[in-house]
Amino acid sequence: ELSPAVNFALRISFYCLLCVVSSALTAPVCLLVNGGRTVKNMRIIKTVVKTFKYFFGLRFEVKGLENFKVEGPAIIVSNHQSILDMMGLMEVLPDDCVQVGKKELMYTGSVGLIIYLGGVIFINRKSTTSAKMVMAEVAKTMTTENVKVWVYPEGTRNCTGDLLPFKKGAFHLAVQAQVPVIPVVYSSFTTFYNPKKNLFTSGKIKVEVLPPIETKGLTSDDVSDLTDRCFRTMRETLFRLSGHPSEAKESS
Ligand SMILES: CCCCCCCC/C=C\CCCCCCCC(=O)SCCNC(=O)CCNC(=O)[C@H](O)C(C)(C)COP(=O)(O)OP(=O)(O)OC[C@H]1O[C@@H](n2cnc3c(N)ncnc32)[C@H](O)[C@@H]1OP(=O)(O)O
Ligand SMILES: CCCCCCCCCCCCCC(=O)OC[C@@H](O)COP(=O)(O)O
Repeated sequence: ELSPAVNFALRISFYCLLCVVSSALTAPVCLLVNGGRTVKNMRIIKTVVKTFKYFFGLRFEVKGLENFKVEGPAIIVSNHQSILDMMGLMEVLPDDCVQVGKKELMYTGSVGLIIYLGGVIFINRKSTTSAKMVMAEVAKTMTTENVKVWVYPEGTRNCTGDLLPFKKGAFHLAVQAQVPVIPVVYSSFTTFYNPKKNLFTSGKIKVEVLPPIETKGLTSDDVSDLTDRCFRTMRETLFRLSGHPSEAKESS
């Protein structure tokens, strides 16, 4: 019998190794098929990553996929719990959707390469000014290139079973481009994954894609309200999906 700490370390190491090896194998395929950095590579990446769940006994129960079917671009916002989220992301990711990620991800070897090839937009979280400039650029190109953008508005991983306060970048982006915000909520991982308790077992993750929130006619003055509204809806959904109905009641 392995100690829980060793067992946890082995499972996480295996996950990272799986990511590194699959990225190294998938990168040449992306280059051969699509020739370079493009969101089209995400279709290939998605196909590979969607097999990972079987190695860890994870199951996804997805609802509301029809809410992704909006004409044209949109901002998708979701909660961010762990590096494991990448599997949940690929499980539901619509076509032609790029993600916003921290620039440090570029320096993770083959994983950085695959993320680059997939068209991920890198931001420097330590510099609000440069991050805002990148996001403003994205607001322009998402309309011309007709892509959706996936942002984790908490801005960092958070495995507490609750949401961190939202950063406003995603909502500024939506208002600037006048495109809808589509919230996606993943149930809490705490019952099967907790690094502090060396817990990483099999488990079920409920995913819900919520109805789009329109931003037509909103201005930068409305960004705070839009952020709050989105936060409250997502928090209620998180508690409901994770089976904490009392907390959901408290926050409403
Ligand atoms: C084949 C096998 C492969 C296996 C391997 C795997 C491959 C997988 C492939 C692909 C998967 C890719 C997965 C990627 C995942 C990445 C996850 C991450 O990295 S998450 C971290 C980074 N993401 C974010 O941080 C986003 C969200 N952040 C923001 O949007 C922030 O708002 C940001 C950075 C722009 C600024 O952050 P602030 O910390 O300064 O905080 P604030 O409160 O939001 O802003 C400060 C002030 O600036 C204004 N502001 C913000 N944005 C503005 C804007 N665009 N225009 C005008 N004002 C703006 C705000 O309103 C606020 O002002 P007032 O307090 O309201 O007065
Ligand atoms: C040197 C090789 C290391 C390779 C490790 C591969 C691990 C797989 C990583 C999958 C990409 C998932 C992206 C992700 O979840 O990034 C974390 C950031 O969102 C938030 O950063 P943070 O919580 O603020 O540190």
